[in-house]
Amino acid sequence: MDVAGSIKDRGEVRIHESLDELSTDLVDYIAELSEISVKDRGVFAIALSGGSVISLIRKLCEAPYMKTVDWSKWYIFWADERVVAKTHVDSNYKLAKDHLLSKLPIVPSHVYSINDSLTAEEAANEYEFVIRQLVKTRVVNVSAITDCPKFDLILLGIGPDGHVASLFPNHSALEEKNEWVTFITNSPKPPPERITFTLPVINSAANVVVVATGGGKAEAVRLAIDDVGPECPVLPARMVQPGVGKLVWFLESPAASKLKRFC
Ligand SMILES: O=C1O[C@H](COP(=O)(O)O)[C@@H](O)[C@H](O)[C@H]1O
Repeated sequence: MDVAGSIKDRGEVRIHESLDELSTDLVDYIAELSEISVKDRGVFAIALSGGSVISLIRKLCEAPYMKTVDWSKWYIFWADERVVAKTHVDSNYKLAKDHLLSKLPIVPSHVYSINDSLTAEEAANEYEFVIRQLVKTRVVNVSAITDCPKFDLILLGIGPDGHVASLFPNHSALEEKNEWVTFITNSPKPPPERITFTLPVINSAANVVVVATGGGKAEAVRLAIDDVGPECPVLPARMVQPGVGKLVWFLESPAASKLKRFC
């Protein structure tokens, strides 16, 4: 790791020179969280994102993780999904399945993908219902403070516009305080219809990881992490502020190149 440090209220920041180093550190971290969670709770409930983050965790399919991680205790969710068929190239489920899940010995019934045969609104409601049932049995833990599900880990990417999951700048979905899962039909990034965890759920997680690679994300990363004063635009990535959970940023150095403290 090239640089590591903590920024008040913005969590821990880990900066890596190469994608390979970032990926190794990231999968080590996930394996560590899985071990702790399985020891504490007997399960590991992880919510994935789509996009570039999936290729960065593919090392989980290699040694030593194949043998050292207790895959039978993993429960998989999605922090966001595009409303397309599961076979569609835009599907976050398909991406994870093709590059990761199909290569791991995860119990098929532990994979909670979003229903692709429903409208966006129906699918969001159904996904929230499914999570509510799993909270009752504590497969997914609950936050004592917010009453929201407390995922052991929510893994997020960040777009060049500062979006996380399918929470986009200036979108009303950012205001959602009651629902755990919501839907949008006008995503600025295609496809337009999406399902997403809301901020209360993201901020109730035990651990949140945000991953950013490439110089195209440097400005979004700066606005999300640095103290940019009152001029700071409303940026979804900046609104990721876990109450009691831990937030860690895994950044490739071009994505961190505009951070004041680290450049
Ligand atoms: O559309 C989406 O974009 C974000 C960021 O993707 P990336 O390829 O720029 O890393 C992703 O995290 C989200 O899950 C996805 O639906």
